[in-house]
Amino acid sequence: MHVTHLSLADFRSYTGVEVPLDPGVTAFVGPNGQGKTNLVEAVGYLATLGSHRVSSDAPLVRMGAERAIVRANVRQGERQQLVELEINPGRANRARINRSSQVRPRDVLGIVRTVLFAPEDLALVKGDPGERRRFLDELITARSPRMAGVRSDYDRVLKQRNTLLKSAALARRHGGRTLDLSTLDVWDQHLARVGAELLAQRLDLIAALQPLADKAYEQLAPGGGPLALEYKPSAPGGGHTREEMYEQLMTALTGIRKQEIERGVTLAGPHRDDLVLRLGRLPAKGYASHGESWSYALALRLASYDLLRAEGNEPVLVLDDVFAELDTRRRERLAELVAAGEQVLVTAAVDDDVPDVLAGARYAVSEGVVERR
Ligand SMILES: Nc1ncnc2c1ncn2[C@@H]1O[C@H](COP(=O)(O)OP(=O)(O)OP(=O)(O)O)[C@@H](O)[C@H]1O
Repeated sequence: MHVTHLSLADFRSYTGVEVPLDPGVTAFVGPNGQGKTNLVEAVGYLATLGSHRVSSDAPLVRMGAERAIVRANVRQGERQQLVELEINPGRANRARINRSSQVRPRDVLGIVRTVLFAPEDLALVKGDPGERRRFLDELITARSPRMAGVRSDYDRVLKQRNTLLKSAALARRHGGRTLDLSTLDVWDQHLARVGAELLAQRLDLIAALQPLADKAYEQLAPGGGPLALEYKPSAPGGGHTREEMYEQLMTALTGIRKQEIERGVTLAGPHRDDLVLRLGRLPAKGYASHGESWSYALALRLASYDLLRAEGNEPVLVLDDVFAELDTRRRERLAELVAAGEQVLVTAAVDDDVPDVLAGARYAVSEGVVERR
């Protein structure tokens, strides 16, 4: 798929901007702070309902405005769709597909798909487990948009179960009403049921991603691997089927119930799991050099790109400010690997940062004006 037109209103620094886009490579070039990343961040928002830079929506709305609108015309083969998201911080966001407002924001997922490389990706390797869980879950949703529903069900069940545990913890401390354990049993079952589905999808994704990530790392840093992706569940058990994973989660929840009631929080489930990234025999986090960590993060993104393409879900590839971070060899390799993508959006401070093999359309971005050269 590719985006044929991007339109922003009150998004980040833009009061209003219209950007027609072609398939192939488009580079947005301009000095720092002019609004290049803001453009590709908006495309990413349509794909994930989140920003790769901030965890809340408020900074996405232009200072002084109430809401932002991101709109894109999208072409998938012969099919054209118009998607629109209205970002209302503190209130519910709204969506429209082909001008119909009878849709929820999450119904938009799957229309625009992106794989986005950005300097923030280093956190995939060096950051907290939450970064890696988000990486997995966004990719799961790009592979199968119905997983957006499973993720939001899981978040809802977790929140309700935590509320129950918190009030139990408070009551315990202050000698109030004790918890009705049968209520907690019901929430355990909900959490384990939805959690098993999420876990199964994550494990399936990791199995598919592993050989692709290893291959990508070898292309970026020959002889530097091998690389291994190892899922570390908070509820161990090695289950293979959904039913086994459900039992595994139920057993863990039963085993830690006392602790959970003491602490007032859910201590096992996919929200507490991690993905351990190994380079050779060592975990990358804490051991890999800066350059190795960068190559690892790039390899994960390239593997995501290859996987979505192989499954017939060609995404828009976004390379936000990445070339300036790479040495010449890795810069050329990366450019060669992605040059044939259906649509590649690049941001760079100067023309020289865009490798020659990525020749294509160029836009100059300056003080919020986006002008084709
Ligand atoms: N909510 C907002 N309201 C108004 N302006 C904003 C908002 N969010 C960000 N900006 C402005 O947008 C600009 C940053 O834009 P952007 O991140 O796209 O820059 P860039 O061109 O990619 O720069 P760099 O090359 O440094 O990455 C900053 O000047 C910032 O002040």
